[in-house]
Amino acid sequence: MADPIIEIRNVNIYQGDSLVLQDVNLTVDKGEFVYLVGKTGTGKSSLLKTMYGELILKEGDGTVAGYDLRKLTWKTVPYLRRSIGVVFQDFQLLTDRNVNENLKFVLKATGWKDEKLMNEKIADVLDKVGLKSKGFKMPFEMSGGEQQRIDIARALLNSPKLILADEPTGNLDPETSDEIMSLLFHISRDYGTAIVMATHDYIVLKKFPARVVRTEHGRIIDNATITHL
Ligand SMILES: Nc1ncnc2c1ncn2[C@@H]1O[C@H](COP(=O)(O)OP(=O)(O)OP(=O)(O)O)[C@@H](O)[C@H]1O
Repeated sequence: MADPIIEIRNVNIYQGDSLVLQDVNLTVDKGEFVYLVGKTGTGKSSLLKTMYGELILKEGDGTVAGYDLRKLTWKTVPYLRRSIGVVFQDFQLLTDRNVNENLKFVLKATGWKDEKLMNEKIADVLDKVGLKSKGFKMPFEMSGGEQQRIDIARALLNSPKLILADEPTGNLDPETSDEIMSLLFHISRDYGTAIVMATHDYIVLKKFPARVVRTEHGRIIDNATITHL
């Protein structure tokens, strides 16, 4: 039986006073991989932001990773964020500290205290993204693809059941993009992590097929066929 990690019903999404998406209905099952496509400005990021609690849900109902989006408060948003991983296009690593320190910063911010357990967890996520030996590198010493892997490692720190990725291959060359996609598919398949990924990259969609949801004319079209972006 289907077991949703995201369930959104009759949702209207606003940016300020403007209605960006209306009557959004979307169910994503545990372990599923879903692309979110659509022209620029059609609301992909706004939908993701609603799912990780950056945009407040005012109309409709939604549950993400067991959290009721209508009942989120400034106190509960951090708990939602801990149970999902978020990956961005521009990596968002702290530039003044090395990889290990970047990852430890997140662990401490999410309540971890034991030094040994933190170091083990950091070694574990770096291993998962294929960068075991890079913990002492500074972000500026790493390629774009490596920095994106670190961003994914960071998203994995709290063993999320869901990763929300906003154009994670947007800044990468085609070959590095393929490597990142292989990594995301591997994470989804081997750890049962559901992934919702916004993208403009038609080539990625063709090479790594999965369910496609499109934002268009203020609505979403589920199970869209990929004829255009
Ligand atoms: N912080 C904001 N304040 C006001 N309006 C915003 C804000 N962020 C986005 N918007 C508007 O909301 C609409 C949807 O933007 P959104 O970023 O969700 O689209 P998108 O599909 O993710 O675009 P892109 O592919 O360019 O990232 C756009 O009209 C945009 O101008």
